[in-house]
Amino acid sequence: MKILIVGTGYVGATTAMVFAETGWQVTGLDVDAGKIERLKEGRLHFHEPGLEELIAEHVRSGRLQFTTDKAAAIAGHDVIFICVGTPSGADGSADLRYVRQAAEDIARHMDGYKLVVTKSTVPVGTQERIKAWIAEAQPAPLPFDVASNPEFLREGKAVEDALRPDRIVIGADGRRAAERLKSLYVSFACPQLVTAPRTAELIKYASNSFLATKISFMNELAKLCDKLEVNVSEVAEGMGLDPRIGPSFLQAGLGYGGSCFPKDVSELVGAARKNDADLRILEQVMDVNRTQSAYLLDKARLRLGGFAGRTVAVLGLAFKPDTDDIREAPALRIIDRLLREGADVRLYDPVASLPGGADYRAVAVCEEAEDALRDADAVMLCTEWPAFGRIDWEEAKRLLGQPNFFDGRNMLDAERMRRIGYYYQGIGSGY
Ligand SMILES: NC(=O)c1ccc[n+]([C@@H]2O[C@H](COP(=O)([O-])OP(=O)(O)OC[C@H]3O[C@@H](n4cnc5c(N)ncnc54)[C@H](O)[C@@H]3O)[C@@H](O)[C@H]2O)c1
Ligand SMILES: O=c1ccn([C@@H]2O[C@H](COP(=O)(O)OP(=O)(O)O[C@H]3O[C@H](CO)[C@@H](O)[C@H](O)[C@H]3O)[C@@H](O)[C@H]2O)c(=O)[nH]1
Repeated sequence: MKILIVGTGYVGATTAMVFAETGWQVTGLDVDAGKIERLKEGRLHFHEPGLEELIAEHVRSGRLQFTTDKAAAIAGHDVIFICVGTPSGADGSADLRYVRQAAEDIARHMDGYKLVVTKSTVPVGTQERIKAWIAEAQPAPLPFDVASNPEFLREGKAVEDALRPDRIVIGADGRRAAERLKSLYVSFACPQLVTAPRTAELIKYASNSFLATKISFMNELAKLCDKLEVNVSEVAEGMGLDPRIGPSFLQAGLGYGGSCFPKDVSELVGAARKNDADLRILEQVMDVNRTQSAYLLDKARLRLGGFAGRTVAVLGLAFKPDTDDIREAPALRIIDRLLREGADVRLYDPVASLPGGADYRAVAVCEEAEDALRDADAVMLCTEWPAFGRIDWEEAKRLLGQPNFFDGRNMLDAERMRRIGYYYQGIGSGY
């Protein structure tokens, strides 16, 4: 079987690598000629540790190819993975226009049986809609199946997550699709769940929403910790020792960002409302997340007596470490607010850049963390890049105008920072 990947963003590029790595002949197709040109040279258009090397290796060996030629690509492949974006529309629900476009492209150019597999995160019922879109757009009826195979990789850990997943979920409405899809994953040792497409689609949203719930729970608890003078990180450590709770996703901070949690929680809440079902818990999860960055800003504003005329060093822009992705990054909210309240913002991130345009022209983007710290009245740490943990903070204190530190990721040791002379506040770091 030859595999076509439609859409070569985070998920598409990683999926292409995974199938090439497991021995399949793979082609990546994208409408963005710039991305395809880079990929053809084995270069990646985003930052993802370890991925570029593997892609380059498979491009060199000829196992992995890239193209913008839809007609030839679709006609020449048996299995087609849809990996296009499903961003939030104006009403917060998933915008399926790219999925529909991909389905109609497939319909127009197919030359025989195709197994179409959706890896994009799509609402319950989308598999049936894709079937209808393909059937309607076909010039002449040709056989096909549509299956759902949600992706669970995390940015920054995409290679590890995709090559060694915890589980593979296959949503198929017939044996032909299920067996073919399973045969692509024979070399994977993890549990594989074969279920109905609607179930597979919901597993993806429920998983992300549950993880987001853990985060918002800890963020609410962190505020109580501040009042009770208890360190939330230690509480999380103690909670996480219970295997029923588990240690992951208990880190309080500036809230969840990225291209997945915010849009997926919002879609699920919308789906519940449309179906007259209550998902009030998730509405609260969203609400807590929306206001989380304001919590740290309030602490800093109080300490500085307002931001007007103050210099604030913002460390970290990406929504999490090991990525250059700034979609829904809490740092952006913080910077917006600081600018609006008249602060001079000095920003450092090891890989991520601000969006172009006029909005952020006033921000001084620094080449080194130390440049951002120089003469600052406060530091706001927004992304827990490991490099920030390696800074000699005792030494760095000399660079600052005032040693005020607001740690939005509870990354540094609160007690030590206070001992070496900082006014240090985290999110639930004790007081
Ligand atoms: N980013 C993640 O970590 C992650 C993880 C799991 C699931 N997902 C889901 O996977 C999907 C893709 O996410 P992403 O972050 O890779 O998106 P992305 O925006 O990085 O990439 C999507 C790509 O699809 C291309 N595209 C759009 N329409 C096309 C068409 N008709 N034909 C060919 N190419 C087309 C775009 O040019 C773009 O390169 C989303 O539904 C997302 O929710 C993302
Ligand atoms: O304890 C935690 C863990 C995470 N986060 C934040 O949550 C967001 C999401 O982090 P993470 O889940 O690691 O990154 P993503 O790449 O967005 O991955 C999520 O979204 C993907 C897209 O759907 C899924 O495939 C993954 O399984 C799911 O973890 C980031 O802003 C993190 O800073 C916290 O605040 N506290």
